[in-house]
Amino acid sequence: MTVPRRPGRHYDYIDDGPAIYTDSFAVIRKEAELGHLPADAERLAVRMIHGTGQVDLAGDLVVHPGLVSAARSALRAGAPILCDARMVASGVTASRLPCDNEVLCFLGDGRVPGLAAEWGTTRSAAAVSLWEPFLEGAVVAVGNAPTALFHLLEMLADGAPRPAAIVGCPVGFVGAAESKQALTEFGDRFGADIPYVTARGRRGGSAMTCSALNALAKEEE
Ligand SMILES: C/C1=C2N=C(/C=C3N=C(/C(C)=C4\N[C@@](C)([C@@H]5N=C1[C@](C)(CCC(=O)O)[C@H]5CC(=O)O)[C@@](C)(CC(=O)O)[C@@H]4CCC(=O)O)[C@@](C)(CC(=O)O)[C@@H]\3CCC(=O)O)C(C)(C)[C@@H]/2CCC(=O)O
Repeated sequence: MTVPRRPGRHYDYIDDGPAIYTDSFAVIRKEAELGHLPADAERLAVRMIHGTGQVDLAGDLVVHPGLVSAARSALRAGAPILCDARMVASGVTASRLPCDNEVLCFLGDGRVPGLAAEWGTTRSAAAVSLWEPFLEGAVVAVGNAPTALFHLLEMLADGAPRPAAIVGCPVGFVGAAESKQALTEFGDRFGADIPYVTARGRRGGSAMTCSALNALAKEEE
């Protein structure tokens, strides 16, 4: 087996992992305007900005006042995390989870292609249907597919068990902004007050969603 070769130092950069995080969080706190968010959501917002590199994301964040406490209590009680994409599930840092919580994604389940074809929808949306037995009290995370968030809201409107908290940050140009708007209006429209965090507009994505989950999983940075 070849021995890895450590290259010469030709550039001046920080390569101490914890120091990189500390410095980044300090920059974000200096530059971001977070005053409109619930006080207990400050670390959540900092981490979401950190995961995307976009300080102005702060202005698009919408955090339900009960989100942080609801998600943390659920995770401490052992709730599973249900993810729309494997990228989201893979980004959850296991060592931050308080109860060795299950992190589940059903996109690869054998039933999904058939359901999607039968219903004429995306695989992402069909996979969300398989969440139903796990939904009660779960923390759910949609970080990629707008259709997954719409499908979840439709299931909840039809009386599916309620999750403890929703991280709803799908990304893109078709349906992303609309699905997140629907999330913010769900409580008023269907009389169900489910805590959520979202980012208005097109921005979202797996990385942003993992950052949110990792912030909710552990209080300390
Ligand atoms: C329309 C879709 C969009 N995908 C986006 C961005 C990214 N998707 C990646 C990957 C690898 C995956 N996307 C799928 C979820 C796939 N993407 C879709 C769908 C066609 C429909 C979703 C929807 O509109 O709601 C969806 C397939 C489906 O039938 O559900 C994925 C399952 C496709 C596949 O590989 O089979 C796959 C997820 C894999 C996983 O489990 O993790 C990207 C990495 C693509 C890339 O850049 O190469 C990227 C990741 C973005 C992220 O941060 O998560 C959009 C932008 C969300 C787009 C929907 C909106 C739009 O186009 O306007």
